[in-house]
Amino acid sequence: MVENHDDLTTLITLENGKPLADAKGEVTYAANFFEWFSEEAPRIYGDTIPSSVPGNRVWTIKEPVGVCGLITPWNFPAAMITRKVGPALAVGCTVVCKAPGETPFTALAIAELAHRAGIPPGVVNVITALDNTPEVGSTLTSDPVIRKISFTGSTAVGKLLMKQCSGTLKKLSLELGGNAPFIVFDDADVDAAVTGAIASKFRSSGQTCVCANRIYVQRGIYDEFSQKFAEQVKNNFRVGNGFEEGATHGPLIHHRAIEKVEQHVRDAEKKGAKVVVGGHRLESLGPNFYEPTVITGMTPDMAMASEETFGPVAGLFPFDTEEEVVKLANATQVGLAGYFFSRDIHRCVRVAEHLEVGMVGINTGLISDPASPFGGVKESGFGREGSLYGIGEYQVTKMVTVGGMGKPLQK
Ligand SMILES: NC(=O)c1ccc[n+]([C@@H]2O[C@H](COP(=O)([O-])OP(=O)(O)OC[C@H]3O[C@@H](n4cnc5c(N)ncnc54)[C@H](O)[C@@H]3O)[C@@H](O)[C@H]2O)c1
Ligand SMILES: O=CCCC(=O)O
Repeated sequence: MVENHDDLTTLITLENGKPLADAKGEVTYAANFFEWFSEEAPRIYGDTIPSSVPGNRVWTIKEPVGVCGLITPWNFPAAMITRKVGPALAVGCTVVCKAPGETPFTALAIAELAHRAGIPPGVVNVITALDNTPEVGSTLTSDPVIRKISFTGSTAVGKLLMKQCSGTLKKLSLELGGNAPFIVFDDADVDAAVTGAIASKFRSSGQTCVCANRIYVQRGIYDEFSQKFAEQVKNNFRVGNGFEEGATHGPLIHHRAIEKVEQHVRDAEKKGAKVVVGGHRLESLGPNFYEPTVITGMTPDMAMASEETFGPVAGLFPFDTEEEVVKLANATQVGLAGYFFSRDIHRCVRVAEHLEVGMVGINTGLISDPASPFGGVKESGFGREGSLYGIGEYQVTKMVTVGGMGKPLQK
């Protein structure tokens, strides 16, 4: 992947639309999962366990779970795949990847590079599907040869796959949708919070599962934060073809994505919020381009408060107290990432402990790293990817007991 960095970058921009600089960053991020898990592989240990039965000796072996079905989304056409293939290969599994219908070519390129790198035929397999996706999903989840499904995508599809897996009781990892709260307390460094919120909200045009979805700003700094945030979005972004020099943001993935964004913006406006930047399609660029948008005066009854927008729209909600905002942040069925900015160490510890999410970013809007455990709680799913924990998702623990070993030698 490193040797073919430029080609993979081009493919990602071609089929996903993200600007070249982002695609380049994704290839590095994706390749790093292979590096990380190749380094974890020699550290796969079992345990020796003191038995409660005299004369027995007990140990465990970590074995590969078996053939893995891996289903991934289009928003990171390379990284979502390598985050699963890396640990699966590291422990000794073979994989069948169901490539995203929208971005199949990056997946095929990674499979080709796997073969060129010497991975034997049949170990890394890719299926492409578009119209017949449910049939492919149903085969992967019901075939008894497949022992594990790892899925990244929407909560609705995750629930369906879990149901389908029950017939053959497969091991499961589900990395599902988020609705990340991003909280700015009035003791925060406002400029740093603006930078962090922009990085989190507008990464990949808002199309990541860990993007800030609800930005809560404490009333004392609400006007200052809103004004600085809006200014940066208005002046620093250039939407365009991902191959164009200077383009900071590309199109959304398809018409359903842009319709959802529009629906959230119109709903907020209708309920009294104010669009201060953007708020419209950029039809002159193509059917799927939308202006980076900032909305102030958001309230909890608006759709964006409870649904993942997955697009370039930042809704700013005012709040008064820490207790109130933690309650608002947790008032959702999902719990993937949560962020906050504060300079009070006591508050940092307290709020991190109270947010019902799998990942917390304090004074940063970017938390993704192959070394850190990635995953959610509640209806954002279960299992962890990356880090030392990611490898266990592809293993089963076998216990071995040896009887009749006698007593220890008398001293
Ligand atoms: N938690 C995470 O790590 C993470 C990462 C990226 C995206 N996501 C979530 O993914 C969603 C966006 O992606 P999407 O809209 O493409 O999700 P999606 O669930 O529609 O699709 C994800 C993948 O599942 C496949 N799929 C869809 N229906 C299927 C079926 N019946 N059987 C088998 N496979 C099926 C798709 O073809 C695609 O490959 C968002 O909710 C986002 O938050 C989560
Ligand atoms: O969209 C979800 C995954 C993005 C990431 O790894 O940061």
